Amino acid sequence: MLGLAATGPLRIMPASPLVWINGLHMTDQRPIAVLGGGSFGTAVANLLAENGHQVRLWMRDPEQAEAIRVNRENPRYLKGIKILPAVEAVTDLQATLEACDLCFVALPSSALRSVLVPHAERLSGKLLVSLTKGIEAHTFKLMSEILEEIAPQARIGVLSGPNLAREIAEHALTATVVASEDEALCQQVQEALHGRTFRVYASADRFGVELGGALKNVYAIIAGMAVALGMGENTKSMLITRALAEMTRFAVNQGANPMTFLGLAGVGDLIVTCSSPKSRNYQVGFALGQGLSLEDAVTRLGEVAEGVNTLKVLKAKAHEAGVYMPLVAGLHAILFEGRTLEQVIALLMRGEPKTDVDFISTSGFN
Ligand SMILES: NC(=O)c1ccc[n+]([C@@H]2O[C@H](COP(=O)([O-])OP(=O)(O)OC[C@H]3O[C@@H](n4cnc5c(N)ncnc54)[C@H](O)[C@@H]3O)[C@@H](O)[C@H]2O)c1
Ligand SMILES: O=P(O)(O)OC[C@H](O)CO
Repeated sequence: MLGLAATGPLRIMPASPLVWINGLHMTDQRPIAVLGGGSFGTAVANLLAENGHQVRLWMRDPEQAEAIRVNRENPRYLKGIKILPAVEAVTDLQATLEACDLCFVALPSSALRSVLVPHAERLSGKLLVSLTKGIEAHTFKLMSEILEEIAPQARIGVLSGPNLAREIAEHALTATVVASEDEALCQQVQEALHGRTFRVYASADRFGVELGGALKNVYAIIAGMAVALGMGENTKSMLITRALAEMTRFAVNQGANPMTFLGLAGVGDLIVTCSSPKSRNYQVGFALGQGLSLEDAVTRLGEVAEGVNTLKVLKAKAHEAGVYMPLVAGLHAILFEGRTLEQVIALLMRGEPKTDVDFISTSGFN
């Protein structure tokens, strides 16, 4: 058990066997859990281990866990990256939750609720930080809202930003945002993850940070398509900028702070995901642009591309809320309404002229 010494803000000193929690001086360090053994969960587990933490990387597949234990590599999701000894691949979720207070959740959005509901009681009092960038179908809930619903007694945060898993694992200099109304949680996550190649900024706007991470995936599909079709630099720039306008307009309608979209979790993540062939959403778009069906594009990828599901729910929500989202409507028309790309492009370009930056009304026009 942990020993106590003083009082003060919640704190973990990285790379040390000593822990300060609420200023209480602990004599032992509890491991940190990462739930989800895909590329992002694995990359984050390694970052924590580099900072001196013991990590339980929970995954559902015993063969995958055994492969990590034996080869110290996650060949399906992060081939070629050495997994540090402090990362223990485990398959017992109950034991993992019992052992850890701080839990990063890196499950696909389609699985998060079903994986965690059976363990709801065990989540009480934990610090739960969602790394998942998706929206639940039917409820339109963000992942941290689902966590809050499942575990009302837990402390909740999200981590989001321009964070390609492979680049993080290869130590490309990277920044991210931890967002929560709980300042002490933000501080603890910063201290756990902040390192030589990884900077963690804090934000109190959980909703805006999380929404940005989910929405940008849709536009990355469009950007990948544009590249496969050989479109020029003007086109790519127009797409990214109008995507930012569109997602911000939606966010404002939903009550988010538009300023958050100017930060790492907004425009930062939009830029990386819309410009990098390493993004899975971009890859799906690229395959579509090459003429593959959606089903074939997703199968060829073999990994999570959250943008496909987000597109479906976002189109419906934008319609319901009366928010003008022509790029979302256009992609939806191509993927689910049998429109051709040419038809949609013609419609988008011939649409009535608009004012720039309309979502914050600074154009000077009424
Ligand atoms: N990969 C990245 O660069 C990156 C960066 C930031 C955020 N994210 C987000 O992290 C989340 C996870 O993405 P990823 O890239 O790690 O995915 P991935 O495709 O690399 O791996 C998905 C993982 O989820 C597991 N999984 C699927 N269904 C499951 C279930 N029902 N129960 C338990 N495990 C299940 C798979 O076995 C696999 O280990 C996504 O929401 C993604 O948007 C990913
Ligand atoms: O590979 P993607 O498209 O899921 O994007 C990964 C991250 O969200 C980029 O920040």
